[in-house]
Amino acid sequence: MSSDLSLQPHPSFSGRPGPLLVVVADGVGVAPPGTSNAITEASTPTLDSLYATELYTELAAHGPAVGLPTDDDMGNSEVGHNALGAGRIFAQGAKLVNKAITTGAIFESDVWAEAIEHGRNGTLHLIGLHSDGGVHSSLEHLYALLRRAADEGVMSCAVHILHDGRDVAARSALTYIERTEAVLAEINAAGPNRNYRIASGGGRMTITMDRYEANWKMVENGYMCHAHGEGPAFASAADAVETMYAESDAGDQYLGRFVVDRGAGPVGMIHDGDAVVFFNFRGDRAIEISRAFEEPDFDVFDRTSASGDPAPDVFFAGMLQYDGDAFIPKKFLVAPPEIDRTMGQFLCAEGVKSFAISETQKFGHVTYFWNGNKSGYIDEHLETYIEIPSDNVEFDTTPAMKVREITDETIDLLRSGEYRFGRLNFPSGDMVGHTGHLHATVEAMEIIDECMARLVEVIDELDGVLVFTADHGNADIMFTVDKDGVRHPKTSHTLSPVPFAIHDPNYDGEYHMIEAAAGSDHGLANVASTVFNLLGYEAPSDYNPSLVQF
Ligand SMILES: O=C(O)[C@H](O)COP(=O)(O)O
Ligand SMILES: [Mn+2]
Ligand SMILES: [Mn+2]
Repeated sequence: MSSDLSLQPHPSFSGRPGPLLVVVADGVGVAPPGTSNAITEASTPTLDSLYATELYTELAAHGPAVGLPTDDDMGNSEVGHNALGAGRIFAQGAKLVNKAITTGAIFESDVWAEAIEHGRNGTLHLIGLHSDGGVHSSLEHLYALLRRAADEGVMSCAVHILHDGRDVAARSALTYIERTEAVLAEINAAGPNRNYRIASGGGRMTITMDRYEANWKMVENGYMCHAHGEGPAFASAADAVETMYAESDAGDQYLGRFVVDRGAGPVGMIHDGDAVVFFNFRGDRAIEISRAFEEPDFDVFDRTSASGDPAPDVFFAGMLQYDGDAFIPKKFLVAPPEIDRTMGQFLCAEGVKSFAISETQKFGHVTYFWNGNKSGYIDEHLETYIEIPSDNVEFDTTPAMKVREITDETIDLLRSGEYRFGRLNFPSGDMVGHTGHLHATVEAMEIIDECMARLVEVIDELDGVLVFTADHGNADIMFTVDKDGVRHPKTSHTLSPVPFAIHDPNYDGEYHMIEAAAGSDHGLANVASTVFNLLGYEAPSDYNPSLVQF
């Protein structure tokens, strides 16, 4: 496809005088009303009115519509924002790794060969999110790497597991541990002198998987645990989880770190010369730990152990390259999707000034993910990116998060008259939704609604256009009920469609929404063309079609 980034004016619509703002309400899907739906349980007069007009539809935000392998794959922020910002569907990490494993291409790479070489002479360490959530990682990928390493003669392999409980059931870690222990036992039984074991781990929201530099301490605690064996010792991973379950009612994502030690010291510390493979395919929560392992001059925290051991000098590789701008990590097993010709590139080539804003937890969603997993500005002179610092708290205690501050700042940006296009992410439907606390999520939705009322008012005043949508569901199903009537909090995303509403105060019937009904096959990748049209441009010809017809 051509690399031409020029946009043609729309033949019949030149846009409105004021700015166009896209609001992405993270995790705000559309599901039937009911006591488990935090959105319909909340009082949301502004959203209700946005959803009630003819310029409203619903969009697919999961499965193949966003480049995921199957219809059972829930959407997530990465694939959702990639589709919003790039206007086309790209085969995403999960799918690319599946394919590389099926074809065997992953094992023909030089990086794999080097990892095996280091593993044969020392230990191969595999670190990553330990679940079948399919958002950041896959157990099937882990097992394929383990089996192949054994076939290629690696005798010592240490798995460092991050409990999930956020993309899967809140307390499901033991199921996954049992599955992995069975695979490790099978590998150990199949050849002499093999030592495949789980070595360390902890909850994904306490160690290793921080994102957007919100809390480096998490990464430090994870690094010290995986590399130096620091943390409470248990005879097995299951023992660690069972003990922690008995101590509190925390879900897996919040469990503390552990090290496996059967009496002779940690079973899988990381030493000079070892190979470390981070097996997550999604980048946001993989970048910081990659840097800690691969940067020779890493200085965010001191990697020396409590007993004075320096950082091990290892061969490090990621499942994918997580940041295509900063080239993190340098070595990776599978090439990431090549998300090119993004909406931001077109707008910059056209000289359109724009802004992107959120708080830390979602800042990279509207910048890095939106721009096709590239972390920097496309054009610093035309773009303004604003990050409101997030608090490091459990978000059910602060359901407002920084939604009001994001709104205040957005209003200033809109009123400045500088920008023709802006995008923001409201984090709380998702971040509070992930805690599984219904009442906190209802409150989060009411605050979003209050802020939407303010944004609508400003868009009216400026004769602009507001687009309201989401990247995937989450707050729309907060618990499930089993056959015995017992409620189980649902901390993960949903398969629900997402809302897509246009608020255009100057609307005079110049266009209409295509198939303004639920169940259409339109998805998030149709939003970019729509935005181009509403700005007065024709959409690039290879983009998924616009949702409005003139
Ligand atoms: O990383 C996370 O917090 C969850 O796995 C997915 O949530 P997100 O896709 O909304 O970021
Ligand atoms: Mn999201
Ligand atoms: Mn989420």
